[in-house]
Amino acid sequence: MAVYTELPQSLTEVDVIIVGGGTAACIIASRLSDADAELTVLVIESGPDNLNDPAVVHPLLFLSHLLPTSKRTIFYQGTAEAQLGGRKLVVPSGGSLGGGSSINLMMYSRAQRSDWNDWGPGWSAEEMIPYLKKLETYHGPNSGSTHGLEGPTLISGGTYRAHRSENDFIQAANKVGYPEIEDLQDLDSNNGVQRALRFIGPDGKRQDTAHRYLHPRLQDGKHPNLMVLVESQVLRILFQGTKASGIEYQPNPAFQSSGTKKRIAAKKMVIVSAGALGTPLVLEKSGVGDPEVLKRASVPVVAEVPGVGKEYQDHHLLAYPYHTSLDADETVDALTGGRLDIPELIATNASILGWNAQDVGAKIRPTDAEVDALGPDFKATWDRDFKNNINKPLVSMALISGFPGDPTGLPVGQYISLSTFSVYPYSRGHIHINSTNPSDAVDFQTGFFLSPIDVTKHVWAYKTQREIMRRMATYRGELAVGHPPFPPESDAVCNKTDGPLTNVQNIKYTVEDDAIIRTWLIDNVSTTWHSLGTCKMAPLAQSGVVDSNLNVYGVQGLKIADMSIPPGNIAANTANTAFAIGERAADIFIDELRLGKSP
Ligand SMILES: Cc1cc2nc3c(=O)[nH]c(=O)nc-3n(C[C@H](O)[C@H](O)[C@H](O)COP(=O)(O)OP(=O)(O)OC[C@H]3O[C@@H](n4cnc5c(N)ncnc54)[C@H](O)[C@@H]3O)c2cc1C
Repeated sequence: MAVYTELPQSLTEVDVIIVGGGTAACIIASRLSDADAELTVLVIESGPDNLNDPAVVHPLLFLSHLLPTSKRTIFYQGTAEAQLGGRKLVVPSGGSLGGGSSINLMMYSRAQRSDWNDWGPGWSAEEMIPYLKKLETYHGPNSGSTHGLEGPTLISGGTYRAHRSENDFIQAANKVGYPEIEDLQDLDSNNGVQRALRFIGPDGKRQDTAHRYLHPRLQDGKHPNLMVLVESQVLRILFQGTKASGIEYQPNPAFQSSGTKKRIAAKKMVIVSAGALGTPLVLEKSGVGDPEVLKRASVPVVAEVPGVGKEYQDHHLLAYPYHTSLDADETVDALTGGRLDIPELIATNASILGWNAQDVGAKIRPTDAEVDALGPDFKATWDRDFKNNINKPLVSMALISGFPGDPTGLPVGQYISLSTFSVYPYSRGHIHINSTNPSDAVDFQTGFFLSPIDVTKHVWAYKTQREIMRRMATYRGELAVGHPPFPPESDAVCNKTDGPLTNVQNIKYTVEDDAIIRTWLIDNVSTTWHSLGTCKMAPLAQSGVVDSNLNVYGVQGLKIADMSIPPGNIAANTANTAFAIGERAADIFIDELRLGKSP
């Protein structure tokens, strides 16, 4: 079936409607349409189609999706946050077919065993491993264990690596106490670094769920039951009493000249999969949420579910740039600086196109001495939540081959950066509607750093990453604009060097230096694009929104399946978990619709 921008007038009802055509949604739609040729499935996506778009297909072009002009990204605008000095953060999220999987940075990282074991019945690590295997064909090391060998998503190193900095970083991390681990994504390994694998096939193409699941079925002539409507915003779910009966939508004015609101009925099920920032907004506009929020937006209550939009989480990101002795073909600075001919790269199918510029990933924990040095409050938290749970890292890192942002104004050069994010933040934010108008501002607070413990984690992360980088042979000093402004007399002051450091000793930070780091962190923390937890799977009384079969409390025929459901955070970039949610959710729905098993 084709991808529509406007549905045929004759189509007034289907069996299943999926709200949002993102990462999890493309998997669910595909598996449902396989399970029963008679079951009609309609996906409604607010953004455009993505079929064969070079900016999607070629991994190297991922940065284009972060530009404010991107039409494939939704930029959720936050409100001023006092704990961040009044800053208003913007959190980008997937905004086309394939959702986040079509625009993300393609790092392959999986939740830890203990993360899954904290979820509801049916979602433990042992129960999820079949789905983790089902989604992938794994081309990395240690392929026999928890990895799959026959799934649609190809996981490999892609077609390009900057071997010198990769090896250099790994030997430096080893010196600081973090060994190379062959497979850090086996659910059990921890406290080391890994040569990165990615959602990139051995042929260098991005592995988004639209291209790996949905498009092949739309084109094979065997799935007339699968329909996709793009460039159309779902405004609300319709109910007959408390049973979901369809949806109301309108053409997205960003892509189509304004059209009228339309409705389509769902005979069997409505599945909301609009992402952790989109899903709670759809629910609230439909009358499912906290009565106070609904009242403020003049929405009649269908079901009182106070947890909707409530426990927003992300991973707090800081990335630190360094001068290097690397060559131009070992970083992406020539690309971001506009010095590469992209059409020429595409015309020649250059191998660098199959690179995401992140060659090493890490999951790390502090030593006992480092925990003690972070003070009694941090130590009490560590002893309670981490010390005996050796499966849980404190921080994740990725080596970025280039300056991590807009390089305008920087001297032309080759930079390298280390990104750090804390994987189990204690801070929580929220996202709610102010009105039912999709173009009105929303009430969005990230909550980043509301917990001072989350700031302390990043003080440790800052010092640790810097000690690793100072031990790299290609290190040539800190790029000062991306570091705390230490005074000249401080041991920590940023310096540019002519060669590698020798006989490297750890920097000694003063109390004043620590205060400078904390202030700098607060002024610079930003999103890791790992939004989750806004409609969590938990009992209603614990701010839960769905049960373990993904039923929304208080209504019937309404499901949620995306990154809004995780009840707790995960020590990983979040795409793999979104894929696994899609696979698991599809099986739940197939069982419930009595369609037999998906192939
Ligand atoms: C810039 C960026 C970089 C990232 N990098 C990585 C990485 O390197 N590795 C990794 O593992 N993870 C990464 N992630 C995170 C990962 O991609 C996401 O966690 C995951 O894709 C979320 O999947 P989802 O199914 O929950 O939602 P999404 O994939 O975001 O899908 C939601 C879809 O719903 C649509 N939608 C929203 N509202 C409506 C509405 N009202 N009507 C119709 N449609 C609607 C959206 O347009 C979107 O397509 C990154 C994310 C981003 C944004």
